[in-house]
Amino acid sequence: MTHAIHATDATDATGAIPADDRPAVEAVGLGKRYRGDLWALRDCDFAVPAGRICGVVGANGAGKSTLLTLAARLVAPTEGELRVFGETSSTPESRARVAHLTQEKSLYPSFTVAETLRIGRELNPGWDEDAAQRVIELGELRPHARIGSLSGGQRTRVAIALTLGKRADLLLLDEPMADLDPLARHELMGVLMAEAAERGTTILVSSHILPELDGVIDHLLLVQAGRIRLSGDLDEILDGHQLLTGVAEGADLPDGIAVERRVRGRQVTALLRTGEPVDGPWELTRPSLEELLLAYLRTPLPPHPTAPDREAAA
Ligand SMILES: Nc1ncnc2c1ncn2[C@@H]1O[C@H](COP(=O)(O)OP(=O)(O)OP(=O)(O)O)[C@@H](O)[C@H]1O
Repeated sequence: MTHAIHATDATDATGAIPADDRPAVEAVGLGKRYRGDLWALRDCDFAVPAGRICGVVGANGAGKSTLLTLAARLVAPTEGELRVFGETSSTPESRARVAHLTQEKSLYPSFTVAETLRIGRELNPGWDEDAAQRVIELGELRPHARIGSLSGGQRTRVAIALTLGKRADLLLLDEPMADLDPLARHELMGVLMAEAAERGTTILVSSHILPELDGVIDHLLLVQAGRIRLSGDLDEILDGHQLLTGVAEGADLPDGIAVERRVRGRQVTALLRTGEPVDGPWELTRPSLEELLLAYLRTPLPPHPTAPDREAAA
């Protein structure tokens, strides 16, 4: 039941995509296999337009970190391409346009906060001290505190300050908010949204905290079992679904368009993959982002075939 909604790209009169309108990130037949037979990603096609805040959502092991790592050029695709601002490989110039915040948030424990920012300043020609300092000051971190003495959430804040200070055009944020308290998450989500709005920065942010993405992201990639199950403009995806509720008995549910259906007593709830009117005694509403994602996450795709099975089947 693979279903993908793809973003459309702007083209000029000749059909060519002008350089400035190229997607920030575009996957074409993308696949990544680690050692052995495990395909972490396979057959992925999607485009994220520049300037979007794109939520990368999926269960543990779905392939989200792999996707961000490929975009950061830390690993190479096994098959297909992942274009970043139209480039298929990395150069010093293209690397300067991308900042990657990993789940490990690698920082030197013996350095102080101030020393860590100084390294950021020295390594990045376009360094924005104000942006980095703002994040540090909002968390009331002492400049002379050693990284090793900070809490997990405070270290995350330093890593986010480094990421924003780089003034990159593409931010790849892997679970950036996981160990932050609710106030800090809210504040830092606001900082990221302002960054995207003011500078047109493209942000790919993976998260398991679905309510927090609501109102923040305007583009979605749902990764399931190494495949892209949903991709595109968030409003278009939500408009293309309806949440159905009603009494289970005496009426047939529409066939073939239910992503998921759940019956509790006499009450039925289903997520439908259509924005069109549906006949029957049902109440139909637009799903929230969380309702949409939970329904998809509860109906996982089967694991991706391993390479030998797939080749045998071909
Ligand atoms: N360096 C690696 N070597 C071998 N296998 C790997 C490596 N990194 C990831 N994998 C495997 O690839 C698959 C996808 O992993 P990935 O980390 O991309 O998932 P994820 O969606 O980010 O998961 P999580 O939400 O738990 O962080 C998993 O089965 C994982 O075990």
